[in-house]
Amino acid sequence: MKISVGSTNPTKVNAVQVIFANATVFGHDVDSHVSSQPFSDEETMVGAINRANQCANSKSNVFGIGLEGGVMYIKEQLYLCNWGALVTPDGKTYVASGARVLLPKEIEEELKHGVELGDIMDQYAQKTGVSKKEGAIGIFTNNRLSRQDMFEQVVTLLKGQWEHWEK
Ligand SMILES: O=P(O)(O)OP(=O)(O)OP(=O)(O)OC[C@H]1O[C@@H](n2cnc3c(O)ncnc32)[C@H](O)[C@@H]1O
Ligand SMILES: [Mg+2]
Repeated sequence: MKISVGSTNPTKVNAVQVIFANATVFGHDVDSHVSSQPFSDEETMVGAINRANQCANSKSNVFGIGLEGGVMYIKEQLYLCNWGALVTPDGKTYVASGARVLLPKEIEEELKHGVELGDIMDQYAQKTGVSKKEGAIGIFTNNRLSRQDMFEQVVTLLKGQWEHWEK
């Protein structure tokens, strides 16, 4: 089984490799065709599907997986959200979302001014490369769930649905 992941972010590529341990997994950057900082569940989900489709179409007999991070409102509160999509070589699509955590108001304000969450988190945590390491979810959960752990859960949901319907 060959899987193309639509990103070179190690938290995403490693999550797929952990869950599909026997597969050949490779990551390459593709365009999500949504904002670099998605601002709703729908936009984040569409970004994941767009990435997965391009990966599945890039070569024959390859599965595509897209993982996308974003933020979304419930009432007046902003949450971190993540979506994943798996597209099979014959074009079937499975989607799943990840765990959410509330983002503080100060982060919401900066996001509204157009700064990407990855950059805000580095500043907030006084670290570099948070989005490629523990992620916002790690910072706001006292490192009990890292960004890779969260993506592993999303990929597990994708794999399980694919197994349920096709195996
Ligand atoms: O190279 P790609 O795959 O695009 O990886 P990315 O880190 O940019 O991740 P996304 O595009 O999926 O996420 C959209 C934006 O939200 C940021 N982001 C999402 N989840 C995050 C998290 O848990 N921690 C830090 N930044 C996060 C990310 O850095 C981007 O600015
Ligand atoms: Mg990005």
